[in-house]
Amino acid sequence: MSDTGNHVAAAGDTGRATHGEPVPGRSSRRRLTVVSGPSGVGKSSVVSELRRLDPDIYFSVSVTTRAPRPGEVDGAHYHFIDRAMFDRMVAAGELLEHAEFAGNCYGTPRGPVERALAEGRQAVLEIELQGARQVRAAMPEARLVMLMPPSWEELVGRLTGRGTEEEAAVKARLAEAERELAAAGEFDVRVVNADVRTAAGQLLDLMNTDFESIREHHE
Ligand SMILES: Nc1ncnc2c1ncn2[C@@H]1O[C@H](COP(=O)(O)OP(=O)(O)OP(=O)(O)O)[C@@H](O)[C@H]1O
Ligand SMILES: Nc1nc2c(ncn2[C@@H]2O[C@H](COP(=O)(O)O)[C@@H](O)[C@H]2O)c(=O)[nH]1
Repeated sequence: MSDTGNHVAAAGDTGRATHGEPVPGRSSRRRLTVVSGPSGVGKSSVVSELRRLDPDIYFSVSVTTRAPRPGEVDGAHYHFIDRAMFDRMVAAGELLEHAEFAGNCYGTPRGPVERALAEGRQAVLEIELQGARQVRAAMPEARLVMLMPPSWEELVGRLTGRGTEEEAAVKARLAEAERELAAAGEFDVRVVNADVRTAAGQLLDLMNTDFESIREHHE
């Protein structure tokens, strides 16, 4: 797997682990945003618009055991790896979080995210619910955003309309979607994706807001 991260420029709140890697401190972890939400809600679409709006943000590239879809590029959309490699990365502590979702494994490579945060950049993870919960436990300062569909019918329409999964996989993803939507209250903020550009703009505004004040406001 290639390393997609940039190299280290130590920040004031950065500690150092035993292997010389930077460890993000509390204030840099506030620059970490998790974008979650049910499969098909439009996370990739919104995140890609966010990338256009602010090219300085670091967008994590996950590892996955899922087969590439037509048009997906290794190292850009995902690092496509086999199960043995995935298990090795988990065992070596190389993943910030990881989960099995609808029959495939996914995880966030730790190093590139930690380096981006240490460099003072905002970082975004586009991940499912179990991973979001792991990030919350490991980095409580991170902001957790759930992207919501305008309605259940619209979600089903988007997922089936995308045409990337067989019927059984769509069913499995919709079963996960019910669980994910039931957990919406665990997130700091919920953003409805009725329109990609509007949702991306709202996400960017949230990322540029002092999040502690939002959290207090919502508690
Ligand atoms: N606001 C929107 N209005 C209409 N269609 C949308 C909107 N946002 C995304 N879509 C469409 O919905 C489908 C699913 O979007 P996308 O692949 O971005 O979802 P996702 O949440 O990243 O899915 P997954 O978690 O399965 O990877 C795509 O065909 C996309 O073009
Ligand atoms: N916990 C994690 N979830 C991830 C990661 N990368 C992607 N995902 C989520 O998995 C599902 C399915 O993705 P798909 O590309 O197969 O449609 C979706 O919710 C993604 O956001 C990750 O590193 N960790």
